[in-house]
Amino acid sequence: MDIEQAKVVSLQEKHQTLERQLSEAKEQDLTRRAELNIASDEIANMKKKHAKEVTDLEIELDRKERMWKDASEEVKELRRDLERERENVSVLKATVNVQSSSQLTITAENTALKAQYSALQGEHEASLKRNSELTTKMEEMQKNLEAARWEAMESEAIRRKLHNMVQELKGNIRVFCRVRPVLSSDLPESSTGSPSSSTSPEDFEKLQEELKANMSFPDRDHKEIVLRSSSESATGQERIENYNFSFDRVFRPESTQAQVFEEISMLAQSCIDGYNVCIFAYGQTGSGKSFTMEGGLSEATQGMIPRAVEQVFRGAEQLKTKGWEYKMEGQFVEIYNETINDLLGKGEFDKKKHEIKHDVKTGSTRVTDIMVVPLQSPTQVRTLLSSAQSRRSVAATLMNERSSRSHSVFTLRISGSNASTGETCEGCLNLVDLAGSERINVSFGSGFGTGGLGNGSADKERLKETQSINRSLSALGDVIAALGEKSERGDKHIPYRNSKLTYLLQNSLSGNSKTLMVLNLSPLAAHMSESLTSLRFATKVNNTTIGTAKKQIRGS
Ligand SMILES: Nc1ncnc2c1ncn2[C@@H]1O[C@H](COP(=O)(O)OP(=O)(O)OP(=O)(O)O)[C@@H](O)[C@H]1O
Repeated sequence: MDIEQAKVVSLQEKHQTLERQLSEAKEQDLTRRAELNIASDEIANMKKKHAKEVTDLEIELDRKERMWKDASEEVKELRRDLERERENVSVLKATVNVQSSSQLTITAENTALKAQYSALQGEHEASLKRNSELTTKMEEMQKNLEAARWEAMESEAIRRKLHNMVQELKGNIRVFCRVRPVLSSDLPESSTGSPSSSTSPEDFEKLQEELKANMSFPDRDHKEIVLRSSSESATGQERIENYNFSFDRVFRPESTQAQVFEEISMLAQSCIDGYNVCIFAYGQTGSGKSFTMEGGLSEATQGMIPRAVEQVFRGAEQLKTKGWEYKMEGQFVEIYNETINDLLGKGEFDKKKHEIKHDVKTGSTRVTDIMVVPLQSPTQVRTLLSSAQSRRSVAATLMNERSSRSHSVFTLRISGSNASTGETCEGCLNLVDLAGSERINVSFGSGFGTGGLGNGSADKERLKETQSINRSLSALGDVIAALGEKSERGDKHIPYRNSKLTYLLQNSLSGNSKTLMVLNLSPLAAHMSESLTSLRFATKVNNTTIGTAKKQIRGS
C-alpha cells in the first residue's frame, strides 16, 4: 500500500507540479496572449503603416512613371530637335561652303574689277582729252555744216530748176493712158449668177477673155497700146485693122495705183515748187476715172488725190530743213450743167450761185461762197473726199448717176515762204475727174472739139446734161488746141470762157502750167469704138505743146 500511497503521493505531487506548471503555463499563455495582442496590434499597425507606405510608394511610382514618360517624351523631342539642328548645321555648312567659294569668286572678281577700273580711269582720262579735241573739231564742223546748209539751199534751187527742165523736155502737156481690168460686174448676169460662188476661176477667166477687146502693149517702155479689130468685108473676107497709139506712159490693166502715182508724183512736187498743175481723168463712164482720182479706202487702192496730197505734205516737211514753211488749203467743186456746186459745202445743191474770180496780178483763181478748208494733214483730205462723196450720192438719188455727168475739181493751193532767202511761192494742184466722155462725138475740125451730140435724146434734162458735157469737153479740147497754136504762132485768143470748166481752170491751163491728162479706157470689146474715139482725142492732146511752165515765185 505504501507503495501505492507513495505512488499517490508522488502522483499528487506530480499533479501539483503539473497544476503549478499548468497555472504557470496559463500565466505564460496569458502573458503570451497579451504579448500576442500587442504583437498583433503592432502587426496591424505595421500592416496599416505598410499599406500606407505601399500606397505612398505607388503614388510616388505613378508620379515617377509620369515623370519618366514626360522625360522620355522630352528626350524624344530633344532628339528630334537635335536631328533638325544637325540637318540645319549640315545645310549651313553647305551654304558656308558655297558662300566661301563665292566669296572667293567675288574676291577674284573684285580684284579684276579693280584692275578694270584703274584701266578705265586711264581710258576716261584719255577720252576726256579726246573729248576736248572733238569739241574743238565739232565747233569746226558746225561752221562747215552751216556753210553746207547754205550750199544745200542753193542746190535745192538748182534741183528745182533741173526738175522743171526735165518736165519741160517732156512737154507741158503729158498724156497717160490707163486700161482698167475686166470686173466681175462686166460679166453678163446670166453667165455669172453669182460669179464668186458658182463660176469656177477657170470659167471666170475664160469669160473675161471673151469679153476683152483685142488690146496689146508691145513695147518695153510702156508707151504704146495697140487695138486690133476684125470685121468682115463685103466679099466675106476677114479684115483686120491695127490701131497704134503712143503716149507718155501706158498702164496695163494690172497696174496698181502706186505705179500710176509714181509717174505723177513729180507733178505734185512741182506744185510745192510754185507751179500750177492740172491733172485730168478723161474717159467714158465706168472706165475708171473716179477710181484713178479718188480710189478706194485702203492704202493700196487710194487714188491720185490722196496720194498727191500726201506727197505735197511730205515734200513740204522735207523742205522745212531748207527754210521753207508752207500753208495748204483745199476746195472741192462739181460742175454740173454749167453750174458750180460746192462739194464741201453745207447748203443744198444747185441752190447757191458761185462765181469764178481771177486775180490777174497774182494769177490766182477763187470761187465765191465756197468752203476753202485749211489742210493740216493728209488724213483730213480723206475725210473731205468721203464727205464730198456722200454729198454727191445724196444728190445722185435725185439725179441718176450724177458723178458720171458732172466734172469734179479738187484744188489744193499751197503757199510757201523761206525766211532765210526771203523767197515766197504759190502753187496750185487741180485734180479733175471729168464727166463721162461717151456722150459726145468729138470731131477735130477746128481745134479739138466742135463735137456734135449724136444721141437725139428726147428727154429734156438728159439733153441739157449731154449738151453741157459736150460743150465743156469740147471747150477743153478747144482751149488745149488754141494753147498749142499760140505756142507755135504767137498771139492767139484762148477761149477759156466757153465753159465753166475751162474758165475755172484758166490759170492752171495757160502755157505757164503743167498739165497731165490720164485717159481711162474700158478693156471691153463692147466699148471698142468709144475707146478708139478717146484714144484719138488723147493723141491730139498729146501732140500739143503749150509753152514753158513758169513758177509763181516772188521776192528773193
Ligand atoms: N484699175 C482698176 N482696178 C480695179 N477696179 C477698177 C479700176 N478702175 C476702175 N475700177 C472699177 O470700175 C468701176 C468703174 O470705175 P469708176 O467709177 O472709177 O469709173 P468712172 O470712169 O469714174 O465712171 P463715171 O464716169 O460713171 O464716174 C468701179 O467699180 C471701180 O472700182
